[in-house]
Parts: sequence; structure tokens; C-alpha cells
Amino acid sequence: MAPDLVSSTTKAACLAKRSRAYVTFLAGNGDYVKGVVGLAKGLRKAKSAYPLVVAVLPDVPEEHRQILQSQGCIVRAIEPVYPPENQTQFAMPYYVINYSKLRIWEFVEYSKMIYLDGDIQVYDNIDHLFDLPDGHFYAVMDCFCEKTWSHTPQYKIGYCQQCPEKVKWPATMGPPPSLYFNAGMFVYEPSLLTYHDLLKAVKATPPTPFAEQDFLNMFFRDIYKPIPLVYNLVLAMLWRHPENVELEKVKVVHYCAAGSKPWRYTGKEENMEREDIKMLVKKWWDIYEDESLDYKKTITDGETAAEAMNLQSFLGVVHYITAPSAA
Ligand SMILES: O=c1ccn([C@@H]2O[C@H](COP(=O)(O)OP(=O)(O)O)[C@@H](O)[C@H]2O)c(=O)[nH]1
Ligand SMILES: OC[C@H]1O[C@H](O[C@@H]2[C@@H](O)[C@H](O)[C@@H](O)[C@H](O)[C@@H]2O)[C@H](O)[C@@H](O)[C@H]1O
Ligand SMILES: [Mn+2]
Repeated sequence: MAPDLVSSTTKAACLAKRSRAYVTFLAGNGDYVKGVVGLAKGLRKAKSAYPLVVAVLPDVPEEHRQILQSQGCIVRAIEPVYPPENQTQFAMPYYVINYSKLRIWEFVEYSKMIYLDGDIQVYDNIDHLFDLPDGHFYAVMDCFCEKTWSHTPQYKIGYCQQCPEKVKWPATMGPPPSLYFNAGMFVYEPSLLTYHDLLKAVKATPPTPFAEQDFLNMFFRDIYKPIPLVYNLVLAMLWRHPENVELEKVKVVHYCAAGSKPWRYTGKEENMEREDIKMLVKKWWDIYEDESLDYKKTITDGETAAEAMNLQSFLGVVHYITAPSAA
């Protein structure tokens, strides 16, 4: 019987350390995997203390999963979640797959997680968000001014929660809409109870243009707490509400505006020729191409290769361990 190389205190420490993680979502065999690799390297550059879990749908090829594991990600397979059949027109046809994000509530080996879209980059350490009080859903408020919102009453009257005094919500239209968050980034607590309530509710909720984002806003409306936009700069804010943005203080950038995905950037779409957009796209590429940010499993001081292998396999994350130098 091989000696138990990992002491119970190490195991306890690992279990305790594993209670928090970042999580993102990957679907398809296309180029979003580049977004997730960029995110993994960005979190490393920001010296985050927690791992990045990637929830992958069945259509993510093995090769992409290997790439993510070689970048230190914890790859978790999930099954799709489909909304009820409906004739709804999603703001983007592919939004239908985004309901699968709901599977991350099942990751109860973690007590607190920060969800980040694959088209997000973290430029400063945001680990302190894990210390926000439990029992709430934290996310950044969205903006209603882009054409993607033209189906809504607020767009039609020019109302936006980012500047509620500019065009006031008319009392004749009832109470103003509840505060609405962008679902590209949020702080939440995985829970099987919440997970089952979410899946039950999604089956009974007709889909709407912003798919799971609308659904999550409805589901968490009573416990939603806005956090500052430095934690999720929706790029449209730069031209819709520049007065609300201090770009030098922004910690997290969300490349969600049409044409802004850095790995597909051509500069041709509206607003994409802006100097700040070009700077942010370059900033993303500088991290993506920085080989010093690639994941390297090194043997920590005093740890033997066997211990490291055993510890890694215990953590359920097998990395390619560089052999200790002969010297
Ligand atoms: O083909 C796709 C489309 C979306 N996504 C994932 O779903 C998230 C939400 O989609 P997207 O960011 O494109 O929506 P947006 O924020 O631009 O509205 C992405 O960030 C990815 O994590 C994916 O993996 N593959
Ligand atoms: O499936 C619905 C998506 O809805 C959101 O994207 C939208 C939203 O932010 C709009 O306000 C913007 O106008 C638009 O550009 C942007 O794509 C989330 O970022 C994404 O994660 C996902 O939930
Ligand atoms: Mn996004």
C-alpha cells in the first residue's frame, strides 16, 4: 500500500483552498476557446489566488479541452440547458446556448464563485470580491442604449438606468424597470437547492430576447446588488455613458459590443475604430500572446515530484509536471 504522501492537513488545506474559484462557460468548436485562454492568462497576470473552472458543452472538442488544461484550467463537462420551445427572437440567435450557463450552480464543491464570460478580460486582481457578504447576487448594471435593446419600452422612450435623470421614466408607464445587470460577470454561491429551482423555473419561463440574462435578472431580482462598473465594463458604456466611465480605474473589460471580440477584431464595425477600443483590443492581445503567462507546473520547494503528482491527482487536476532539473 503506497504511503499516504499527502498529509490530512494538506488535504484539509486543499479542500479549504478549493472553496473558491472563477468559472467561465465554453460552447462550440469555434474561436471562443481563445477568449478563455486569454482569460486564464489574464487571471494569472493579475495574480489571482483561485483557479479557473471551465464548464464545457459536449460540442467542445478534446483538443480545446487539452489546451485549457495545459493553461491550468479545471475543465468540467456540462449538459446543455434549453429554454422551452418558443417563437421568440433572441437578440442574437446563438443566445439560446447561453441558458447552459445555469449548470454552474451545480458546482457545489465551491462555496463562492465568480462567473466571467469568455469574452471578458481581468486586468487587476479582483479576488476581494469573494469576500462580499453571502446571500446576494452581485453584478454590474447593464446599459439599454444599444440597438440590441430596440425591442424594449425603455429604448423606445430613451430611458437608461445608467442616467435615470436624463430621460425620466414616466409615471404613466408604471414603476421604472428594476435594476438590470449584465450577465457576463457575477458573484454567486453554487447551491443544489438554487440549481433545481433555476431549472424548474426555466422550464416554465417563455424565452425573451436576452435569453439567460433576462431570466437571471428575473430570478435574482430580490437579492441582486449592483457593484461598480470597474468590475465589468460593457464596452458600449464608452460611447453611451462616458461620464460614468473612468477607464484608468477599470479592472474588468467585457468585449461584448458588436465587432469587439479581440480574437475576431477587424475594426470595421461601428465604434470599433475608436482609440480606446483599439487600445483595449491590443491590451487583450498583449496578454494572449505573452508566453511568460503560460501555465507552468513547477515543483514547489521541499515538495518531491511524487508528492506533487499525488497532490495534483488528489486535487483532480492533472498537469504536466516539469521534471526537477538534474543539477
Ligand atoms: O459560440 C459561443 C458563444 C458563446 N459562448 C460563451 O457564452 C458567453 C456569452 O456569449 P457572448 O459573450 O458572445 O455574449 P455577449 O456578452 O457578447 O452578449 C461567451 O462569452 C462564451 O463564454 C461560447 O463559448 N461559444
Ligand atoms: O445571452 C444574453 C447575453 O446578454 C449579455 O450581452 C448583451 C448585453 O450585455 C446587452 O446589454 C449589450 O447591449 C449586448 O452588446 C451584449 O451582447 C451578456 O453579456 C451575455 O453574457 C449574455 O448573457
Ligand atoms: Mn460576453
